[in-house]
Amino acid sequence: MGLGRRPCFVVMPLVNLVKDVLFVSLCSLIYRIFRDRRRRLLPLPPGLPRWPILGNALSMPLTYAHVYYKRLGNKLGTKFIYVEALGQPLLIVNDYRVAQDLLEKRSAFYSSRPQAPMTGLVMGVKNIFITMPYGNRWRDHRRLFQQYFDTKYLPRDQEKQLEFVQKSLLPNIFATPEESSEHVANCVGGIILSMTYGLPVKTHHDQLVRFAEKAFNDLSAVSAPGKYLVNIIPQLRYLPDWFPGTGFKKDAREALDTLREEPYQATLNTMDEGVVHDCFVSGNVEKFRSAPDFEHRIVDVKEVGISIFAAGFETTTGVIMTFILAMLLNHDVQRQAQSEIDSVLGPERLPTFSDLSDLPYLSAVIKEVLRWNPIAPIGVPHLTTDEDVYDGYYIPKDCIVMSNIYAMLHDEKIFPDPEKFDPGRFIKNGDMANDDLLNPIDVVFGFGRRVCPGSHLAMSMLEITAASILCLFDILPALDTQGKPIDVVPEFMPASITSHPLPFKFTFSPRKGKDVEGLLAEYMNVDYI
Ligand code: HEM
Repeated sequence: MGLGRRPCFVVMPLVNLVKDVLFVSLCSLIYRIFRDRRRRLLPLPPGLPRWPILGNALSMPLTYAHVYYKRLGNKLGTKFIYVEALGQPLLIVNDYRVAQDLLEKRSAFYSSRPQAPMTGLVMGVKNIFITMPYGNRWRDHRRLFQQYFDTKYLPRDQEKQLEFVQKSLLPNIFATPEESSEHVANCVGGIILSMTYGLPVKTHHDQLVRFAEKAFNDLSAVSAPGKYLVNIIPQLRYLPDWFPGTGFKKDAREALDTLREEPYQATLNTMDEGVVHDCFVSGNVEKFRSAPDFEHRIVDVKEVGISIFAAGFETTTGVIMTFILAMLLNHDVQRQAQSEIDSVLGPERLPTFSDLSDLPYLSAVIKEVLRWNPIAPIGVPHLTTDEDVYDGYYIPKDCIVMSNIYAMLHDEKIFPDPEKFDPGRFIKNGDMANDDLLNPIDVVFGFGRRVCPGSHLAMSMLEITAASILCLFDILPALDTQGKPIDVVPEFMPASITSHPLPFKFTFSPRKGKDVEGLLAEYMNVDYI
């Protein structure tokens, strides 16, 4: 009897298992049929007609893409536009609410990054976390950054920022105003390298700042689609370095390797000598010193180290140069900001961070600078890791999503006469804060899980730099050979991820009625910070 029943015990679970498998397979098949039907039935978001294979490749702009897509969105009457280039889908989001809906509320699958062949695959820049695909590696890097630069440590970093502005930027502008763009770069680059590596930075023409600046300028250049054939034919990356015409791989990698290794080693050396200042690298070396996976952790520390310069330098210098340009073109605004600064500080001292909350007009000026020429006008591209449906439209997996920050901040319905520089739009009925208006600070730093983690550092650098410059100097037109002021027409970089002002003529002049030399006396002649 017992023996007779035995096969039943064996067979029944098997039958149940087969039934379960069949049921799951059937469900999955039905799901796929419906999903594929949905895909076929739902339209792609609005866009221009596409050619077979090429898609919209021929009509995609290589310059001022943000302006083109803003106009196209207006023409098509849509807040988001779909284009395709050689099979690669792209979604351009022109509206703040849509960006929030997709990149923030659905951030679980809108948070990866596309990989540019030259920078990502050939040069290994996929290890710079601003360009990394979404995943554990990116998460580790971002955590490392956020733990050291948490907003609760901002006063530590502000101390460094103030030191660089007072000992490097202001005395340099006073001494050689004609080199002011370089002084801005040395100050911002110096702050970032000092926060990261804690090494002494020269107050004037620091070599490491210049090297890093050049390396990352080259990097931006090699990412441009037309610069290297490998960006159009990715297979070229497999050609060995000795193959004629592929020397670019070696040059590009070497600059990056130097930047990853040398300042890191220099910091270790100073730590051994016991003289290192608190910085990202020393803080993390101390933290992981006795960790069993020390070597692995240190690779991440080095890579995050260069990511900080890559992400923070060009953006912050670009906004400061935009501020200078805006002040040059809008003398009344400059005067009003200066008189606010004078009324709070009096003639006898320089601004500090505790003054900033008493300078609401200056705060409106900075918001307008960020709005007028957003430094990353079409954001940093995100990539979808799953398909989606939004507002009745189908959005494919592996679709590049660009947030058109420029279109959001130049929307005529929110910011009338958007090309006009007018800090007054952030002031309501004499009250300095107009909270009803979209705040550019909520837009220019991007969205969702990839939102800029250095925004608090950037804002404090911008505010203290702007207040300090206006406290001591007038920003004036340069004069031509006949002594006439040179007119400046604002122009911005046409084909780059950042929208720097193109070089323009201007000069700084010490303000009348202020003892500028006396105010700077204690900060002059400092060689290193
Ligand atoms: C005014 C100056 C700055 C602007 C306008 C700016 C803007 C941005 C934007 C738009 C993104 C991409 C966000 C997205 O994908 O949606 C970004 C990413 C990033 N920013 Fe900034 N940024 C500035 C300064 C800085 C500074 C000073 C640092 C560091 C000290 C920094 C570190 C980063 C990093 C590490 C990322 C990559 C985040 C990720 O991919 O997870 N940024 N920034």
